[in-house]
Amino acid sequence: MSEQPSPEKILQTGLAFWASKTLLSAIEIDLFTKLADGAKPFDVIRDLVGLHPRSARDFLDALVALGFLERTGDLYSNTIETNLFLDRTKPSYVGGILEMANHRLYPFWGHLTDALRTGQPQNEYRTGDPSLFETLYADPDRLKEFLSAMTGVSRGSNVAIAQRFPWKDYRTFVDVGTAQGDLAVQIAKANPHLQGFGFDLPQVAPFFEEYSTTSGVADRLSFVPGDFFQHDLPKADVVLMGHILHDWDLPTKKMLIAKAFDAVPSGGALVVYEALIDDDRSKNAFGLMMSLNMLIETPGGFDYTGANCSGWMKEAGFSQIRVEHLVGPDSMVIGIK
Ligand SMILES: C[S@@+](CC[C@H](N)C(=O)[O-])C[C@H]1O[C@@H](n2cnc3c(N)ncnc32)[C@H](O)[C@@H]1O
Repeated sequence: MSEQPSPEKILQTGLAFWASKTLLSAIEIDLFTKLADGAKPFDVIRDLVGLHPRSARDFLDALVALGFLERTGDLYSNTIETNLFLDRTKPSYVGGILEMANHRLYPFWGHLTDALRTGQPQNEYRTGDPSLFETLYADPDRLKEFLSAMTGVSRGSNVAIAQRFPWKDYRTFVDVGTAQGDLAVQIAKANPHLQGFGFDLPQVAPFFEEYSTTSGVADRLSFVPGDFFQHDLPKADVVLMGHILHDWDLPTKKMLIAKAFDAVPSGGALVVYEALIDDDRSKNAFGLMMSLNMLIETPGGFDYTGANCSGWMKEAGFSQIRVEHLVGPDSMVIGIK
């Protein structure tokens, strides 16, 4: 007997923003950080994070029901996951991307329908600001939030690339658009024979340097300031681009791949990674919605399939091109010169 159709999935997805915003607000008021030193009674938490009596019980119990807090009697505590990943004092904190989601993406996505109709970004562009990166880079607090958000979202794939790429065949690498430098740090930690460069806009330098120093690999990593629209990429055996190509239109994507080709020696490699869309464009919902996020955040950016990227890399001269899954929605495309 076939199952009766149910509206459950439709309703759950349609109202998924309730759960999303409940979690984002808990991060915004630092709830998980304040509970990191142990369980606390309801009254203490209410005062600690400044909740109105009308909201407090429903908010905390909603977080219990969603699986982000535990409650025993009147005591609330973090779960193992929220204690590890949402206490901002721990190096394992991944909330940077969620802080950015709360401040930027949540309000911007409210204008998705406008973006779908007009093809126009819905971030600061709406008020006439020239570019995502210029806006971020004008404000050190926003820049820091953005750079650490990138670390949070990229960490799993960075570790996978550090472990799985055949690094023993190479001696140097450059991570283009390195942000805080987590990919470079993970590669350097897992491969003590390598020297690496992080290439990014000059304003990123202090954040990269602080991060590589606290990670204990600063002796093998250096920051190269530059603008990939104006400058060649630093020469290295392997060029990496994580979440770079999806920010830009097709001519820029191809220009960056061509610059990577010029930067590596014969036998050198380009590694591109993102939430690559599956070739059938029907399974990787995260990758497809990431592309909608690029519609909202950039004038020409879009995500793409492994087959798309392989084609552009072949056109630039790379061969032995292969696509490998990393973690979650992410995959990498590797090409050899
Ligand atoms: C989406 S982030 C990706 C960060 C990191 N690769 C990751 O995957 O987590 C894009 C990066 O490209 C850098 N970027 C943007 N425009 C650039 C330019 N013209 N030249 C060099 N880097 C640039 C930004 O500063 C930012 O660090």
